[in-house]
Amino acid sequence: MAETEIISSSENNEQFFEGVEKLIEIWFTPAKNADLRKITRKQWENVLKIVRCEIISFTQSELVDAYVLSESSMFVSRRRWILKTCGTTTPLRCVRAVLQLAREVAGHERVHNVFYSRREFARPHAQLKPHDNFDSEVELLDSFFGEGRAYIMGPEKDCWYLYTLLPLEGTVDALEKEQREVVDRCQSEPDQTIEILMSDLDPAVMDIFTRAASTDATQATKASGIDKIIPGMVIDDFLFDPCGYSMNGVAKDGCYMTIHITPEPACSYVSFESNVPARNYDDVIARVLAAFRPAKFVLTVFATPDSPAADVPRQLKKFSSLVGYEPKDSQYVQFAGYSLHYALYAKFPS
Ligand SMILES: C[S@+](CC[C@H](N)C(=O)[O-])C[C@H]1O[C@@H](n2cnc3c(N)ncnc32)[C@H](O)[C@@H]1O
Repeated sequence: MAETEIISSSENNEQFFEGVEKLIEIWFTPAKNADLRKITRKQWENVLKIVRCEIISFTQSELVDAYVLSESSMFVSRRRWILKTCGTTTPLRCVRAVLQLAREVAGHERVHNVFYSRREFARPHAQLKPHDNFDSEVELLDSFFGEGRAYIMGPEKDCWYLYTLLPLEGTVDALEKEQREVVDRCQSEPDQTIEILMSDLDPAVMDIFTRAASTDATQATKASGIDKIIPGMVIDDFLFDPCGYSMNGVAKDGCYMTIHITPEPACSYVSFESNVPARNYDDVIARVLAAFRPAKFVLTVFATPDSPAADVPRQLKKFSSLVGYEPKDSQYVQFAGYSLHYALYAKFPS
Protein backbone atom coordinates (compact mmCIF):
# COMPACT_ATOMS: atom_id res chain seq x y z
CA MET A 1 0.00 0.00 0.00
CA ALA A 2 1.13 3.57 -0.64
CA GLU A 3 3.01 5.45 2.00
CA THR A 4 0.47 6.26 4.71
CA GLU A 5 -0.44 9.88 5.41
CA ILE A 6 -1.23 9.54 9.08
CA ILE A 7 0.56 12.20 11.05
CA SER A 8 0.74 12.31 14.82
CA SER A 9 -0.13 15.72 16.19
CA SER A 10 2.58 16.91 18.54
CA GLU A 11 0.10 19.05 20.51
CA ASN A 12 -2.09 16.29 21.92
CA ASN A 13 -0.61 13.12 20.46
CA GLU A 14 -3.87 12.43 18.65
CA GLN A 15 -3.77 10.96 15.15
CA PHE A 16 -4.41 13.43 12.37
CA PHE A 17 -5.40 12.53 8.83
CA GLU A 18 -6.50 15.04 6.17
CA GLY A 19 -9.80 13.52 5.00
CA VAL A 20 -10.67 16.48 2.75
CA GLU A 21 -10.29 15.42 -0.87
CA LYS A 22 -9.17 17.17 -4.01
CA LEU A 23 -11.61 16.29 -6.79
CA ILE A 24 -10.79 16.60 -10.47
CA GLU A 25 -13.22 15.70 -13.22
CA ILE A 26 -12.27 16.01 -16.89
CA TRP A 27 -14.76 15.59 -19.74
CA PHE A 28 -13.36 15.01 -23.21
CA THR A 29 -15.15 16.01 -26.42
CA PRO A 30 -16.80 12.92 -27.94
CA ALA A 31 -14.74 11.38 -30.73
CA LYS A 32 -15.28 8.27 -32.83
CA ASN A 33 -13.94 5.10 -31.10
CA ALA A 34 -12.32 7.17 -28.34
CA ASP A 35 -12.65 5.57 -24.89
CA LEU A 36 -10.66 6.29 -21.71
CA ARG A 37 -11.16 2.65 -20.69
CA LYS A 38 -8.53 1.70 -23.30
CA ILE A 39 -5.96 2.97 -20.78
CA THR A 40 -4.59 -0.13 -19.05
CA ARG A 41 -4.44 -0.78 -15.32
CA LYS A 42 -0.63 -0.66 -15.46
CA GLN A 43 -0.82 2.80 -17.07
CA TRP A 44 -3.22 4.00 -14.35
CA GLU A 45 -0.88 2.57 -11.70
CA ASN A 46 1.94 4.68 -13.11
CA VAL A 47 -0.29 7.78 -13.15
CA LEU A 48 -1.28 7.17 -9.53
CA LYS A 49 2.37 6.89 -8.47
CA ILE A 50 2.69 10.57 -9.40
CA VAL A 51 -0.31 11.27 -7.15
CA ARG A 52 1.22 9.20 -4.29
CA CYS A 53 -1.57 6.65 -3.97
CA GLU A 54 -2.42 3.22 -5.37
CA ILE A 55 -5.28 0.99 -6.45
CA ILE A 56 -6.63 -1.30 -3.75
CA SER A 57 -9.83 -2.55 -5.36
CA PHE A 58 -11.71 -2.49 -8.67
CA THR A 59 -15.28 -2.94 -9.83
CA GLN A 60 -17.13 -1.99 -13.01
CA SER A 61 -20.44 -1.69 -14.75
CA GLU A 62 -20.94 -1.65 -18.49
CA LEU A 63 -20.43 2.11 -18.53
CA VAL A 64 -17.96 2.92 -15.77
CA ASP A 65 -14.78 1.48 -14.22
CA ALA A 66 -14.48 2.25 -10.49
CA TYR A 67 -11.23 2.03 -8.52
CA VAL A 68 -10.98 2.24 -4.73
CA LEU A 69 -7.61 3.85 -3.98
CA SER A 70 -5.42 3.92 -0.89
CA GLU A 71 -6.55 7.56 -0.72
CA SER A 72 -10.16 7.63 -2.06
CA SER A 73 -11.37 6.82 -5.63
CA MET A 74 -11.07 7.01 -9.40
CA PHE A 75 -13.85 6.56 -11.99
CA VAL A 76 -13.18 6.06 -15.69
CA SER A 77 -15.80 6.04 -18.41
CA ARG A 78 -15.81 6.61 -22.16
CA ARG A 79 -15.13 10.35 -22.01
CA ARG A 80 -15.12 11.29 -18.31
CA TRP A 81 -12.27 10.83 -15.82
CA ILE A 82 -12.79 11.49 -12.12
CA LEU A 83 -10.03 11.39 -9.52
CA LYS A 84 -10.78 12.09 -5.87
CA THR A 85 -7.88 11.85 -3.43
CA CYS A 86 -7.35 12.82 0.20
CA GLY A 87 -4.37 13.04 2.58
CA THR A 88 -1.34 14.81 1.11
CA THR A 89 -1.75 13.32 -2.36
CA THR A 90 -0.92 15.43 -5.43
CA PRO A 91 -3.61 14.79 -8.08
CA LEU A 92 -2.89 17.88 -10.18
CA ARG A 93 0.66 16.66 -10.77
CA CYS A 94 -0.69 13.77 -12.89
CA VAL A 95 -2.92 15.78 -15.23
CA ARG A 96 -0.28 16.15 -17.95
CA ALA A 97 0.23 12.35 -17.96
CA VAL A 98 -3.53 11.74 -18.11
CA LEU A 99 -3.98 14.15 -21.04
CA GLN A 100 -1.17 12.35 -22.85
CA LEU A 101 -2.68 8.88 -22.25
CA ALA A 102 -6.10 10.20 -23.24
CA ARG A 103 -4.64 11.36 -26.56
CA GLU A 104 -2.25 8.53 -27.34
CA VAL A 105 -4.09 5.51 -25.92
CA ALA A 106 -7.76 6.48 -25.65
CA GLY A 107 -8.03 8.61 -28.81
CA HIS A 108 -9.31 11.75 -27.03
CA GLU A 109 -7.75 14.87 -28.56
CA ARG A 110 -9.89 17.58 -26.98
CA VAL A 111 -10.91 18.52 -23.46
CA HIS A 112 -14.51 19.64 -23.25
CA ASN A 113 -14.83 20.57 -19.59
CA VAL A 114 -12.90 20.53 -16.34
CA PHE A 115 -14.03 20.75 -12.73
CA TYR A 116 -11.50 20.91 -9.92
CA SER A 117 -12.92 21.42 -6.45
CA ARG A 118 -12.22 20.91 -2.76
CA ARG A 119 -13.22 22.08 0.67
CA GLU A 120 -10.69 24.06 2.70
CA PHE A 121 -8.18 21.65 4.25
CA ALA A 122 -8.04 21.19 8.02
CA ARG A 123 -4.26 21.73 7.70
CA PRO A 124 -3.52 23.62 4.46
CA HIS A 125 0.17 24.05 5.29
CA ALA A 126 0.73 20.29 5.46
CA GLN A 127 -0.16 19.95 1.75
CA LEU A 128 2.48 19.46 -0.95
CA LYS A 129 2.83 21.85 -3.90
CA PRO A 130 0.69 22.91 -5.74
CA HIS A 131 -1.99 21.98 -3.21
CA ASP A 132 -0.62 24.23 -0.44
CA ASN A 133 -2.70 27.10 -1.81
CA PHE A 134 -5.50 27.59 -4.32
CA ASP A 135 -3.61 30.19 -6.37
CA SER A 136 -0.89 27.64 -7.18
CA GLU A 137 -3.50 25.04 -8.06
CA VAL A 138 -5.19 27.52 -10.42
CA GLU A 139 -1.86 28.49 -11.98
CA LEU A 140 -1.09 24.85 -12.74
CA LEU A 141 -4.60 24.18 -14.07
CA ASP A 142 -4.35 27.23 -16.32
CA SER A 143 -1.05 25.90 -17.68
CA PHE A 144 -2.97 22.81 -18.90
CA PHE A 145 -6.29 24.27 -19.92
CA GLY A 146 -5.73 27.94 -20.73
CA GLU A 147 -7.94 30.50 -19.13
CA GLY A 148 -10.14 28.75 -16.60
CA ARG A 149 -12.22 30.44 -13.93
CA ALA A 150 -11.67 30.15 -10.22
CA TYR A 151 -14.34 30.60 -7.54
CA ILE A 152 -14.17 30.61 -3.75
CA MET A 153 -17.52 30.11 -2.03
CA GLY A 154 -18.47 30.40 1.61
CA PRO A 155 -16.67 31.73 4.68
CA GLU A 156 -12.88 31.51 4.92
CA LYS A 157 -12.48 28.47 7.21
CA ASP A 158 -15.27 26.47 5.57
CA CYS A 159 -14.89 27.64 2.03
CA TRP A 160 -15.20 25.53 -1.08
CA TYR A 161 -12.94 26.12 -4.08
CA LEU A 162 -13.88 25.51 -7.68
CA TYR A 163 -11.99 25.80 -10.95
CA THR A 164 -13.80 25.22 -14.23
CA LEU A 165 -13.73 26.17 -17.88
CA LEU A 166 -17.43 27.01 -17.79
CA PRO A 167 -18.20 30.68 -18.30
CA LEU A 168 -20.79 32.36 -16.17
CA GLU A 169 -23.97 32.40 -18.19
CA GLY A 170 -24.03 35.02 -20.88
CA THR A 171 -20.45 36.19 -20.43
CA VAL A 172 -18.51 34.16 -23.01
CA ASP A 173 -20.16 32.74 -26.07
CA ALA A 174 -17.34 30.67 -27.56
CA LEU A 175 -17.67 27.89 -24.99
CA GLU A 176 -21.45 28.05 -25.14
CA LYS A 177 -21.28 27.56 -28.89
CA GLU A 178 -18.95 24.62 -28.48
CA GLN A 179 -21.26 23.12 -25.88
CA ARG A 180 -24.24 23.43 -28.22
CA GLU A 181 -22.29 21.70 -30.97
CA VAL A 182 -21.38 18.83 -28.65
CA VAL A 183 -24.98 18.44 -27.52
CA ASP A 184 -26.10 18.36 -31.16
CA ARG A 185 -23.45 15.85 -32.11
CA CYS A 186 -23.91 13.31 -29.33
CA GLN A 187 -27.49 14.09 -28.43
CA SER A 188 -27.68 15.49 -24.99
CA GLU A 189 -25.78 13.87 -22.11
CA PRO A 190 -27.55 15.09 -18.98
CA ASP A 191 -25.26 15.33 -15.98
CA GLN A 192 -25.66 16.03 -12.28
CA THR A 193 -23.47 15.63 -9.20
CA ILE A 194 -24.32 15.93 -5.53
CA GLU A 195 -21.57 16.14 -2.91
CA ILE A 196 -21.97 16.27 0.87
CA LEU A 197 -18.70 17.03 2.65
CA MET A 198 -19.14 16.45 6.37
CA SER A 199 -16.94 17.26 9.33
CA ASP A 200 -17.04 16.76 13.08
CA LEU A 201 -19.14 13.59 13.05
CA ASP A 202 -20.90 11.61 15.74
CA PRO A 203 -18.20 9.47 17.49
CA ALA A 204 -20.65 6.56 17.95
CA VAL A 205 -21.13 6.41 14.18
CA MET A 206 -17.40 6.85 13.49
CA ASP A 207 -16.68 3.90 15.76
CA ILE A 208 -18.34 1.60 13.19
CA PHE A 209 -15.47 2.35 10.80
CA THR A 210 -12.78 0.88 13.04
CA ARG A 211 -11.44 -2.69 13.05
CA ALA A 212 -12.24 -2.83 16.75
CA ALA A 213 -15.98 -2.51 16.05
CA SER A 214 -16.38 -4.08 12.59
CA THR A 215 -14.74 -7.26 11.39
CA ASP A 216 -14.86 -6.23 7.75
CA ALA A 217 -16.07 -3.57 5.33
CA THR A 218 -19.35 -5.37 4.57
CA GLN A 219 -20.28 -5.31 8.24
CA ALA A 220 -19.50 -1.57 8.46
CA THR A 221 -21.50 -0.89 5.27
CA LYS A 222 -24.57 -2.64 6.70
CA ALA A 223 -24.30 -1.36 10.28
CA SER A 224 -24.07 2.26 9.11
CA GLY A 225 -26.90 2.00 6.56
CA ILE A 226 -24.58 2.94 3.65
CA ASP A 227 -26.13 0.12 1.60
CA LYS A 228 -29.54 1.82 1.89
CA ILE A 229 -28.51 5.34 0.83
CA ILE A 230 -28.89 4.65 -2.91
CA PRO A 231 -30.36 1.19 -3.50
CA GLY A 232 -29.38 -0.88 -6.53
CA MET A 233 -25.66 -0.17 -6.54
CA VAL A 234 -22.98 -2.89 -6.70
CA ILE A 235 -20.80 -1.98 -3.72
CA ASP A 236 -17.03 -2.30 -3.52
CA ASP A 237 -16.00 -1.37 0.04
CA PHE A 238 -12.78 -1.40 2.05
CA LEU A 239 -12.12 -1.10 5.79
CA PHE A 240 -8.63 0.17 6.67
CA ASP A 241 -6.61 -0.98 9.67
CA PRO A 242 -6.94 0.24 12.40
CA CYS A 243 -9.68 2.55 11.03
CA GLY A 244 -10.93 4.32 7.92
CA TYR A 245 -13.35 3.29 5.20
CA SER A 246 -13.84 3.80 1.45
CA MET A 247 -16.53 2.55 -0.91
CA ASN A 248 -17.55 2.88 -4.54
CA GLY A 249 -20.98 1.89 -5.83
CA VAL A 250 -21.78 1.45 -9.51
CA ALA A 251 -25.13 0.92 -11.18
CA LYS A 252 -26.03 -0.65 -14.53
CA ASP A 253 -26.96 2.74 -15.99
CA GLY A 254 -23.44 4.08 -15.35
CA CYS A 255 -24.29 6.03 -12.18
CA TYR A 256 -21.84 5.89 -9.31
CA MET A 257 -21.67 6.78 -5.65
CA THR A 258 -18.62 7.05 -3.45
CA ILE A 259 -18.15 7.47 0.31
CA HIS A 260 -14.91 7.99 2.24
CA ILE A 261 -14.58 8.07 5.99
CA THR A 262 -11.86 9.35 8.32
CA PRO A 263 -13.16 8.36 11.78
CA GLU A 264 -10.32 9.66 13.99
CA PRO A 265 -12.01 11.87 16.63
CA ALA A 266 -9.55 14.75 16.23
CA CYS A 267 -10.24 15.09 12.50
CA SER A 268 -13.41 13.13 11.67
CA TYR A 269 -14.53 13.67 8.09
CA VAL A 270 -16.88 11.94 5.64
CA SER A 271 -17.53 12.66 1.99
CA PHE A 272 -20.49 11.48 -0.05
CA GLU A 273 -20.75 11.95 -3.82
CA SER A 274 -23.05 10.63 -6.53
CA ASN A 275 -24.21 11.43 -10.04
CA VAL A 276 -27.53 9.59 -9.62
CA PRO A 277 -30.28 11.64 -11.30
CA ALA A 278 -33.24 12.84 -9.18
CA ARG A 279 -35.89 15.54 -9.29
CA ASN A 280 -34.91 16.40 -5.74
CA TYR A 281 -32.30 15.06 -3.35
CA ASP A 282 -34.21 15.52 -0.10
CA ASP A 283 -34.35 11.77 0.64
CA VAL A 284 -30.72 11.15 -0.26
CA ILE A 285 -29.58 14.11 1.88
CA ALA A 286 -31.76 12.94 4.78
CA ARG A 287 -30.38 9.38 4.59
CA VAL A 288 -26.77 10.63 4.46
CA LEU A 289 -27.27 12.94 7.45
CA ALA A 290 -29.08 10.22 9.42
CA ALA A 291 -26.27 7.77 8.73
CA PHE A 292 -23.36 10.05 9.70
CA ARG A 293 -24.75 12.82 11.97
CA PRO A 294 -22.20 15.54 11.11
CA ALA A 295 -21.97 18.76 13.12
CA LYS A 296 -21.21 20.66 9.94
CA PHE A 297 -21.35 20.02 6.21
CA VAL A 298 -20.92 21.59 2.78
CA LEU A 299 -23.51 20.63 0.17
CA THR A 300 -22.95 21.16 -3.55
CA VAL A 301 -25.20 20.22 -6.45
CA PHE A 302 -24.31 20.66 -10.13
CA ALA A 303 -26.86 19.99 -12.89
CA THR A 304 -27.16 20.53 -16.63
CA PRO A 305 -30.38 22.07 -17.96
CA ASP A 306 -31.46 18.73 -19.50
CA SER A 307 -30.92 16.77 -16.26
CA PRO A 308 -33.89 15.62 -14.11
CA ALA A 309 -32.05 17.51 -11.35
CA ALA A 310 -32.00 20.73 -13.40
CA ASP A 311 -34.15 22.55 -10.91
CA VAL A 312 -32.44 21.22 -7.76
CA PRO A 313 -29.88 24.03 -7.39
CA ARG A 314 -32.71 26.58 -7.63
CA GLN A 315 -34.90 24.57 -5.19
CA LEU A 316 -32.04 24.36 -2.71
CA LYS A 317 -31.58 28.13 -2.88
CA LYS A 318 -34.93 28.46 -1.16
CA PHE A 319 -34.51 25.35 0.94
CA SER A 320 -33.27 26.60 4.26
CA SER A 321 -34.61 24.02 6.65
CA LEU A 322 -32.86 20.69 6.99
CA VAL A 323 -34.17 19.16 10.17
CA GLY A 324 -31.69 19.85 12.94
CA TYR A 325 -29.44 22.04 10.79
CA GLU A 326 -29.25 25.74 10.11
CA PRO A 327 -27.94 27.25 6.88
CA LYS A 328 -24.83 29.32 7.46
CA ASP A 329 -24.16 30.26 3.89
CA SER A 330 -25.62 29.60 0.47
CA GLN A 331 -24.72 30.55 -3.08
CA TYR A 332 -26.37 29.86 -6.42
CA VAL A 333 -24.38 30.18 -9.63
CA GLN A 334 -25.57 29.89 -13.19
CA PHE A 335 -22.85 28.77 -15.60
CA ALA A 336 -23.31 28.19 -19.31
CA GLY A 337 -24.49 24.58 -19.41
CA TYR A 338 -24.64 23.99 -15.63
CA SER A 339 -26.17 25.47 -12.53
CA LEU A 340 -24.58 25.07 -9.13
CA HIS A 341 -25.73 25.38 -5.55
CA TYR A 342 -23.24 25.62 -2.69
CA ALA A 343 -24.40 25.67 0.94
CA LEU A 344 -22.84 25.36 4.37
CA TYR A 345 -24.96 23.94 7.20
CA ALA A 346 -24.28 23.54 10.92
CA LYS A 347 -26.18 21.60 13.56
CA PHE A 348 -28.50 23.66 15.75
CA PRO A 349 -26.91 24.01 19.16
CA SER A 350 -28.47 21.28 21.37
C1 LIG B 1 -8.51 6.47 2.80
S1 LIG B 1 -9.58 6.77 4.04
C2 LIG B 1 -10.76 7.92 3.47
C3 LIG B 1 -10.40 9.37 3.51
C4 LIG B 1 -11.43 10.23 2.89
N1 LIG B 1 -10.97 11.13 1.96
C5 LIG B 1 -12.43 10.87 3.84
O1 LIG B 1 -13.41 11.36 3.33
O2 LIG B 1 -12.29 10.88 5.02
C6 LIG B 1 -8.70 7.61 5.25
C7 LIG B 1 -8.86 6.94 6.55
O3 LIG B 1 -8.23 5.68 6.49
C8 LIG B 1 -7.21 5.61 7.49
N2 LIG B 1 -6.10 4.81 6.97
C9 LIG B 1 -5.59 3.69 7.56
N3 LIG B 1 -4.58 3.20 6.81
C10 LIG B 1 -4.43 4.00 5.75
C11 LIG B 1 -3.54 4.01 4.63
N4 LIG B 1 -2.62 3.10 4.47
N5 LIG B 1 -3.67 5.00 3.71
C12 LIG B 1 -4.62 5.94 3.86
N6 LIG B 1 -5.49 5.97 4.89
C13 LIG B 1 -5.41 5.02 5.84
C14 LIG B 1 -6.86 7.07 7.82
O4 LIG B 1 -6.32 7.20 9.11
C15 LIG B 1 -8.22 7.70 7.69
O5 LIG B 1 -8.99 7.49 8.83
